[in-house]
Amino acid sequence: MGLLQFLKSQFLCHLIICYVFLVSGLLINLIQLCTLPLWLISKQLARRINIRLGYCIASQMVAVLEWWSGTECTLYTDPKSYQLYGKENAIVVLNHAFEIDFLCGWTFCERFGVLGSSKVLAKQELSYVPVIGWMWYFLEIVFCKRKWEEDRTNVARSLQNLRDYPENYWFLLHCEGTRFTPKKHQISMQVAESKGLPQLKYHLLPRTKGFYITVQNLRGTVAAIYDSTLNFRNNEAPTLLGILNGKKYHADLYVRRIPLESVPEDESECAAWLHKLYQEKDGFQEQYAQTGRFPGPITSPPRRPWSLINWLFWSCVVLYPLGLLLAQLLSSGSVFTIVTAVVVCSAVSMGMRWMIGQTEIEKGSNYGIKAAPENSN
Ligand SMILES: CC/C=C\C/C=C\C/C=C\C/C=C\C/C=C\C/C=C/CCC(=O)SCCNC(=O)CCNC(=O)[C@H](O)C(C)(C)COP(=O)(O)OP(=O)(O)OC[C@H]1O[C@@H](n2cnc3c(N)ncnc32)[C@H](O)[C@@H]1OP(=O)(O)O
Ligand SMILES: CCCCCCCCCCCCCCCCCC(=O)OC[C@@H](O)COP(=O)(O)O
Repeated sequence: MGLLQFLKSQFLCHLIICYVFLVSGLLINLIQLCTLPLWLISKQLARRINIRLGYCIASQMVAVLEWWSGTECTLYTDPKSYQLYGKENAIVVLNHAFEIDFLCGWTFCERFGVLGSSKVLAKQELSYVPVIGWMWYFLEIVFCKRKWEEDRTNVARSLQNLRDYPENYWFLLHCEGTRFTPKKHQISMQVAESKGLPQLKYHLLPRTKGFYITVQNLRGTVAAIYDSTLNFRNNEAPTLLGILNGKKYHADLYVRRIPLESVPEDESECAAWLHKLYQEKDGFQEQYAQTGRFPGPITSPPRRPWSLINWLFWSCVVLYPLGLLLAQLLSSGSVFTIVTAVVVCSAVSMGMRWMIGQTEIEKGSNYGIKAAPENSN
């Protein structure tokens, strides 16, 4: 093990990375809060400022993936579509089987210049997570309770708000609605059977209502669907803790650009279209399992230095006062202050561990485990 790899595995380094993320993130959340009055005066300016503030937070996690762990991300896509990425609004449909799939998504957003403005249909519980969840309020992320009776109006309203968004964005939809587990897969395939739909091997049965409502409300402002299928080399199941420990993974993402006009406007036709899309995605995963690659040419965008520069900037901002404080503490020699500092450090690391836990599949929700309804076809 080299010195660098040894350093990457050290708890102290993880503590520093987490400290920078947490303290700078809370500081940025506070600045976001201060932009509230601006929304009344100039909504578009407030949005543009929040896009940049959001970038300052999200790109720290991207920096850890790209520069600390050195994870590589390869893009399979046709060169004609590649020219349009980042230059138009798009709905991204992505499989949901990995703990860091959101982070790989963010990496591609960063490389195509839409990281600050990227959007997602996220479960409500994530809005309570400090830093990321709080940042999302100001970025107009669409939250759902995964209860259609409540979501149908709230989600539609939030989507309508995005129609005059001032910068290009990608709107991420995990149509499976929850992360893949063998149990959830088994139950969702019972639902598929009861609906007369073909079995999927690598995906849960997609939920069609969120997709339909998104397409319906963003039609005219979004140019295309980016059908995205993600997998990792060597059958790896990457984790955020692995990334923090400096473990290098290799992600492969296959993206097909589908013009939005080709998605049917009628609800049941749209649902059938989505089911067919997932059957195709399943085929791509099967090809990946057999051959270790997706179809089509590879045109990988290089990582950019901005995420690293942003991380270095915020490190200077928050580590300098910490250094001064620690020096003062040690020179004071007061047992009480030193014990208080240790307690605060422990609380911070426990808080960070809880946040990381939000990404762990084994701590995931029970959504999708309920038995299939009798009359579901
Ligand atoms: C060039 C590069 C390209 C791409 C780069 C990639 C990505 C980058 C892009 C953007 C990045 C942006 C941000 C990333 C950052 C962070 C990401 C964070 C992730 C958060 C993600 C989540 O939180 S996922 C969970 C929330 N989201 C969703 O659930 C969306 C999908 N769900 C829906 O659409 C649902 O319909 C709903 C939520 C709107 C409503 O759900 P509800 O359950 O109330 O109702 P449904 O109608 O869906 O359910 C009933 C129907 O489902 C059938 N059923 C019942 N049981 C099951 C079962 N177990 N499995 C499947 N189906 C089931 C039932 O029969 C009903 O069927 P109907 O026919 O009547 O519809
Ligand atoms: C700079 C780097 C610092 C490293 C440490 C930072 C830790 C911060 C962690 C913040 C985590 C924020 C949450 C990100 C989004 C997680 C996305 C996700 O995957 O959600 C799951 C849902 O889709 C479905 O939930 P389930 O029904 O499967 O349950």
